[in-house]
Amino acid sequence: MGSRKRRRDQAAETIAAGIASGEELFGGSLEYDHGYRRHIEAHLELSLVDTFRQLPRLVARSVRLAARTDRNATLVVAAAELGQGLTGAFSLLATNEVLVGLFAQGPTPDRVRNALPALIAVAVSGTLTALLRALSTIAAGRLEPKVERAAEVTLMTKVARVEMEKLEDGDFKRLLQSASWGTDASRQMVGYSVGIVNALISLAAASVVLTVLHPVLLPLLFLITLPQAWGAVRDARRRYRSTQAWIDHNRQQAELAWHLRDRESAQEVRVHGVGRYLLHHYRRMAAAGEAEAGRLARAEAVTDLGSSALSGLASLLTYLVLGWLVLNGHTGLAASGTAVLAIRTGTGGLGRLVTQVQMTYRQSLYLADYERACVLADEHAIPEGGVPVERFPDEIALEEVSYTYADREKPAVDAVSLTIRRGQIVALVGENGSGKTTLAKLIAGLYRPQAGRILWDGTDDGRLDRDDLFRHVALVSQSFTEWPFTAAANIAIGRPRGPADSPGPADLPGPAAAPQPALVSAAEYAEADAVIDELPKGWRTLLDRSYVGGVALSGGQWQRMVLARARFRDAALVIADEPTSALDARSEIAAFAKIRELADRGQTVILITHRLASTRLADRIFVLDHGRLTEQGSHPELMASGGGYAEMYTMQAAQYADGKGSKGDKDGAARPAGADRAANGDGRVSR
Ligand SMILES: Nc1ncnc2c1ncn2[C@@H]1O[C@H](COP(=O)(O)OP(=O)(O)OP(=O)(O)O)[C@@H](O)[C@H]1O
Repeated sequence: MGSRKRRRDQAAETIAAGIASGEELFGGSLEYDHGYRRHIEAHLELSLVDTFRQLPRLVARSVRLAARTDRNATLVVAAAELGQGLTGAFSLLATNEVLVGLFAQGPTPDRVRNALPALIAVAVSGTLTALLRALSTIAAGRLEPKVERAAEVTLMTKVARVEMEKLEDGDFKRLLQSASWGTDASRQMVGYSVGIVNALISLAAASVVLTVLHPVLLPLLFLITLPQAWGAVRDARRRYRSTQAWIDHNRQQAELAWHLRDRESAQEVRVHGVGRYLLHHYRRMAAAGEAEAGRLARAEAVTDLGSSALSGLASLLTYLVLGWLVLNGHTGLAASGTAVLAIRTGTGGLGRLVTQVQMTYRQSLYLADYERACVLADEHAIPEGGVPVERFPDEIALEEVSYTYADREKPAVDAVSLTIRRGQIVALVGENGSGKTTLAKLIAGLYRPQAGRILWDGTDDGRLDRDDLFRHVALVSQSFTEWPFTAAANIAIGRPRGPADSPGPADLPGPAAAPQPALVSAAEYAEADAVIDELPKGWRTLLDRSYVGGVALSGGQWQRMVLARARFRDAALVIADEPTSALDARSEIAAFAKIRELADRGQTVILITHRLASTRLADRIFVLDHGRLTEQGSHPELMASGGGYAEMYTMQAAQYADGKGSKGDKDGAARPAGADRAANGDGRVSR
């Protein structure tokens, strides 16, 4: 007794120490803000009675889903499962005949001969059951991935067309995450439902046989099974609760393990001695997890003992009743043997049923989220069709355009009116958070104005065919995508081609093969060719270090790739949002010269930058402050007016001229290259 208490205290101490480690490092739990958490408690709420109440609804939902995807395969599964129930029941009844024959009066050879036809029937039904099971496995195996793929493709197709505004809505984001579990749930539900139907049918077969043998045996079947089902539900709940309670702890532990191995933290792990410190906490946390696993195992053992004892008592009672029935001539010896077999079949079926229904219920909640996400995605889809945009407009005019993000009170863009003419370089400047990126996204058609209008040659862009509108836009965004593809694909994706004209292997540039001229010239334009030349497999190098043979590019090298991507897109409107923030001084100057070139070719450029020296090349500069347009004009006009722009510009120029500029300053408040030109006042670069 004393040693048990000591063990318990020790475990409690270990657990407390592990949790304290988590508190010290992470300040508490480490909970993902993720949609899957929506239903983690769901199956805990489901009692044994609720479980059976949910049954018809759940099975019906899966059947509908499966039938929609592959009607034939669904029919085959249903028929095969039903067939197995029938052959199972038939097999039990034939077994009864075998036993009757064997237990009959007369010489043994005669009794065996009499039992032979029934024995053959048992063998035939056994074979049939096996064949039907194989058939069901094949059809369900075909059905499940199909159902999942259909659900996945439907969701992805819809989500790819959802308006950005909706996509950024926190609730929708969580719903989507949960919905993505729903696609997997759709497959699992089919599997579970097959299991449920199978369990139900074998239970029904056993019940029918028992009722035929003697009606009193039927309730006894349930008496044996219920404690087992209760034990299974209790164990599953306890394990689930423990998993949920420890999930954050395990995540903290995984974080530590990750940082101990990670390249990014390797320097501090070594030089600052962080490795020893983290390992100490890792050990404490791991020990706490092990103590919990031990507690769980002990609790499960107790439950199993209890449910087995109850079930054993019920079995004893059943066999006593069977014996009494035989002794009093209510049933034959053979029938009681069959009853034993039927009870074994039935108890297995009921046990399986309880766990399968619980799992199906939880999956069905994710499936409901999936269905809801599909409906919402449709409701907020970018409309198809509209006025075609055959040519880029001569003028884009914004009239009192406003936009407020869902979780913000103040507008990011506040009643902005401005005009952009074809072929102009337009610079958007302003402090961090002044609304430049949001305004550019509004012009690109990614957001819809909540007030005001954007007119493309007089037509409200809400009436335009949005796909057409997008076709005229190329983005060099701050948050560009580093596609985990080859260098060639990373540029070519600027103008993705449809399945009909997608590049074959011959089109794709290899290290030896000559790449598509358009790709090469886009790379040359952005000076990405020098980056690609140095890659181990040239154009075919995978740009993702997480994979074998993959390579990591620096921030500046990526920016060149992205510039090349936009050039390859060859769109009439180029939106360049901080396109040079990671470039070195020389490349930055070259990049701005290239942007100027774009305008010379007739392309319209919207340039967002903090480097005011580069805005001097803009035809028109728009200054934003807290979402409002505060100044506009050319560089000389704005300098002459002596407003906020002139002040910012002079500050940057002076900082560099004084030699106080921090070289490589990430925020770009004062950039050597741009400021050089500013300070010299003649565009020359002093280095
Ligand atoms: N997706 C978003 N959800 C909510 N608020 C946002 C979102 N994007 C931007 N904001 C907010 O809107 C305001 C304008 O942001 P925006 O990115 O347009 O400014 P910016 O001038 O481009 O800033 P920076 O110079 O830092 O890139 C800021 O207050 C920002 O915090």
